[in-house]
Amino acid sequence: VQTQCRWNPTLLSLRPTASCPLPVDDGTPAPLMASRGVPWTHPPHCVIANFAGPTANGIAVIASPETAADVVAAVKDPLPAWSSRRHLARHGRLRTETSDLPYAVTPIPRKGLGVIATKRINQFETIITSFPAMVADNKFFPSKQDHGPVEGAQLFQKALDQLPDKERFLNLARSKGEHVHVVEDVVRINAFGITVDGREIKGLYPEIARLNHACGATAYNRFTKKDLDMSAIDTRDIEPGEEITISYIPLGMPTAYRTRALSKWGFTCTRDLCSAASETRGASDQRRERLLEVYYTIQDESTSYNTLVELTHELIELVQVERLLGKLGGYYQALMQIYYGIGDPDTARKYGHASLKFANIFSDTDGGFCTGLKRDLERIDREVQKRTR
Ligand SMILES: C[S@@+](CC[C@H](N)C(=O)[O-])C[C@H]1O[C@@H](n2cnc3c(N)ncnc32)[C@H](O)[C@@H]1O
Repeated sequence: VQTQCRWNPTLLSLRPTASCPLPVDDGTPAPLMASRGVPWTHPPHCVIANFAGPTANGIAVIASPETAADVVAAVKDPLPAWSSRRHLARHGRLRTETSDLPYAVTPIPRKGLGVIATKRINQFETIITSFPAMVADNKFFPSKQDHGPVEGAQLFQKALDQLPDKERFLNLARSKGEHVHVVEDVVRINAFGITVDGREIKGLYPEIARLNHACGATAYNRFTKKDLDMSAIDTRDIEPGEEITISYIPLGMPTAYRTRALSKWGFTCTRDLCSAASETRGASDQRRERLLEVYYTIQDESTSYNTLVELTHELIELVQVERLLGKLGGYYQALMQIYYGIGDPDTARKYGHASLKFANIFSDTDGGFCTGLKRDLERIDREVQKRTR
């Protein structure tokens, strides 16, 4: 659509500090600009997209002009990931041939559809990379009434109508009860919360949306802001025939919390941990409650050094026994900061590098967490080197 659009996407990259492009038409009186769709340089302009290209699935954005500008910054031309899916494939993050896929979408008893491995998948492999079909700002949901005179339902319907393949969207899972607007229902059941430039929005990733939940999930989902993609990363080796699952809720929580949090989707988890004998589940709950307690205690400034060392080891052991690999990067980073704070840069460095190893697998490598971690680690590395000279 580049030739048909009147806005200039290169303006976005010329302003790295602005979260959205500023109007170029400085002569336009402010009130008029506001009514014409600031921060865009021109009023909305309908174009006929060329759906034959590699981004044929399209993306519908339901957002304020500012959020839309942030999202467009991620999908603007020329963006290698969107304009050439081979780019991602080369980086091992996207398979282009259907025959390459190591999984199949298939009916799973009592769960609707789900994703089954058709080949062996190694630990830490990227299984699926998906781009959003729809991105929606929370405040425009039809069931929320705080979006002013514009009807959220109309916006959601319009967004759906503009997608080239509505069925791909409408075939996704729905809630069982009576529910609001159909588009809102599909988004609520299938979308992930994502953060783009500090804004909390929902992103719907049709391929990832076929993954069912398990409290002891086989995969972890990673959002990459730069390309707006979502990937499922394998946390352990998976054999052909095994179901690939992710966790819909924060990792590491005890049973009672998990049951409450999952009620939003209208099912109770019956997998692995949740179907285990009550003693096994009870022991796991105790470890998870202890994990939360230890995590808060080590961050308490009044904790003594000796207690800290003991608790640190206990924390890592608990995370490993509970197989919460997707959280290891965050825990190791907390330990790095704690040890640095108490004047032990050698230990801080050790945990910092352990954190980076997991962050490179499970986190957005250009995101705030990895960037901050690398910066802290460089400082600690320099300090350790200076001391050893
Ligand atoms: C994001 S969709 C997952 C894919 C869905 N099964 C499908 O057919 O497209 C979420 C819905 O799948 C079902 N689901 C996911 N995990 C489940 C589980 N562990 N047990 C039962 N149902 C599950 C629930 O109906 C849930 O609302």
